[in-house]
Amino acid sequence: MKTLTRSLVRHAHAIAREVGARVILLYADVVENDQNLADLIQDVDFRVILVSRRAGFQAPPGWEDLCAIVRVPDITMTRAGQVKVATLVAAAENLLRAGDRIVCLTGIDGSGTIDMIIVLDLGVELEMFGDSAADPLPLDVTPAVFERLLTLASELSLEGREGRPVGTLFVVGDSERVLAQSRQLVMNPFHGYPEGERNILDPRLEETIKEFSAIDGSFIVRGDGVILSAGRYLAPQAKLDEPLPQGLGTRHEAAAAITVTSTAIALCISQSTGTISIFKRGRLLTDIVKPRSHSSDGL
Ligand SMILES: Nc1ncnc2c1ncn2[C@@H]1O[C@H](COP(=O)(O)OP(=O)(O)OP(=O)(O)O)[C@@H](O)[C@H]1O
Repeated sequence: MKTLTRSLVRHAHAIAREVGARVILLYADVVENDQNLADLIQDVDFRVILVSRRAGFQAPPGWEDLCAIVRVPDITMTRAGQVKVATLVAAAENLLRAGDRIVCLTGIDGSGTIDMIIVLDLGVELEMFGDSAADPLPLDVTPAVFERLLTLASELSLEGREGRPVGTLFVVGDSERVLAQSRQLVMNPFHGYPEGERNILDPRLEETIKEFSAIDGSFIVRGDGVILSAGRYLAPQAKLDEPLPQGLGTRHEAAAAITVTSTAIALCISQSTGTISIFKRGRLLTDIVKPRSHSSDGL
């Protein structure tokens, strides 16, 4: 195994102990094989969250007790994006909570080299953890639904539709209140279908959702994943306490505002930049910047 990787891992352990970290987040896909991964976990000798894009990924045999697994969308992201998404998913699954300090080890997929250590204080870097009394997700939204939306949003941001960038909005949770503050821009394409046929957790629906992302307006998703509507115009009666960062227009404004007057979470994909912005309680929790090209893996 590469010297740099070994050295960073050893130091990560020391740093984690010194700064009182609760867990080390390790990007497993960077490491080439199970044996190398097992060696690394042995070196880390700490509670580990293994992060992987691979379906069915498991901890190396013998290390299952020390490791939790977090699956992240199988798409190229910047390193910062990788860390943000992994942290969000881990929080949604209650593996992390407000106030936690975590040490993240990451690098370029398949390179065999871990080349970056990041220490994160949840609550300082990620607004999601800003209010320690609150759950990261609305109570009616299941972690699986949130993860699926993150994956769909990430794929739409990276791939667009037929070569063209796509912008859209997903609002999940507290759906009755969200519906009451919105109206159809076009006929609801999901109207009349049985609930079992319009759940975002069903992989067969992926193409349909991507197709309808071209429709103006937003998707309204119930916390259990059932899509209630697409093509919905949000008209929340709320003002934001803080102005949004510059450059964010009416789509982002509506996304943020609907989370003031409901407990929903909004995921907004910008057509102009591809950035995914996630809003809760009227605030930008985090944004995930689109990598510059499919092959790049910038910071
Ligand atoms: N209140 C709203 N509810 C649902 N969709 C909206 C709302 N306001 C705007 N949109 C959608 O957002 C699209 C883009 O609007 P605008 O450029 O002002 O937003 P933006 O926040 O700058 O987003 P982008 O970064 O994607 O351009 C509109 O064409 C419309 O489809």
